[in-house]
Amino acid sequence: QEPQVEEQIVDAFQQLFGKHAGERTNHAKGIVAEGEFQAAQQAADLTTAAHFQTGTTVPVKVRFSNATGIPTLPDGDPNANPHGLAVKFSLPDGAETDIVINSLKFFPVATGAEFRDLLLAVAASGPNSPKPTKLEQFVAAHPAVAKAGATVATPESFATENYFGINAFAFTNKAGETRFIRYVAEPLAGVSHLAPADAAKRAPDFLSEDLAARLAREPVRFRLLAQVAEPGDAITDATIPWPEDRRRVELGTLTITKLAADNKAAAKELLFLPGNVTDGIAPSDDPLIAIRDAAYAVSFSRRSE
Ligand code: HEM
Repeated sequence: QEPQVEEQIVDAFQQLFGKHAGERTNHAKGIVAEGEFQAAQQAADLTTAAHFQTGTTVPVKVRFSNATGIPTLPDGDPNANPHGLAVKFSLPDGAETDIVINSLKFFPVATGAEFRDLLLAVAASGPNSPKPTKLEQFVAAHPAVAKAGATVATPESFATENYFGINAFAFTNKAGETRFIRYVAEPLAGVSHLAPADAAKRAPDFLSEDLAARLAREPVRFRLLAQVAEPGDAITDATIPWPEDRRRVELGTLTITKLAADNKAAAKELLFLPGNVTDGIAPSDDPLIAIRDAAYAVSFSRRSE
């Protein structure tokens, strides 16, 4: 029997990056921190979700990360892009809800099967592979791969990066009106990236060291926004960005105050799932949300063995 696509994806990550006991099969290197989220006034116009109601402040756990399943990848390596931001909100009723976003503005592929095929093409394309390589063929057939890749660069700091939700979610408000949104997190410190030559010279852990140093001085803040779709915008294809001028509604402010005390233990027990939503929010029919949930669960069960 054929393994499920999510198993094939996690197998492909392990083929590409090796097996590292106890580590995530993607976004393996990261740092966990804590703080709170304060809802903005306008958020409740879009959704009844508990953490987005006016006057509400809830505790959060966040994890910043590098791409790839290599836990020792230097932070300035180009393969560490996209960087990730995962947020777990603790809701007043004791439940939790997550957002899992990254620095790509849109995704290279639209489905789980395509993502698996992209990973397999990378794995099959070494410096001595016959030309055109499998990867070159895949990239030629999927123009979003190169375009999406061109949207990322190494940030100066985890605190000076924009993070994009990419996948659409349905927000429903008190009046029963539903709109599709994509999350964006904007750093209050401003966006700042490094030139590739500068990134290559930085210390291997410069991003986590920078975060620790910043938090020792002051909190790190992000404005969480919802980019609101208009009729005709792509809801089920994460390779298509929405126009820049779409309305952005402020959902609130993420204030990160300190690193998690036992960072290794915190990273191990945390499982962030894009589909872990709460009342007032629902996944759209973007197929990436379901395949991500499934693949993250497979990855979690392997790293928990
Ligand atoms: C087919 C699409 C995707 C697949 C198969 C995939 C797969 C994975 C896997 C297996 C993990 C490790 C999970 C764990 O062990 O807990 C992971 C982590 C992560 N992914 Fe994805 N991913 C996909 C798309 C995306 C997208 C679109 C984003 C952002 C918009 C994203 C952001 C992240 C982040 C931030 C993490 C780290 C979460 C953490 O800190 O625990 N991924 N991904």
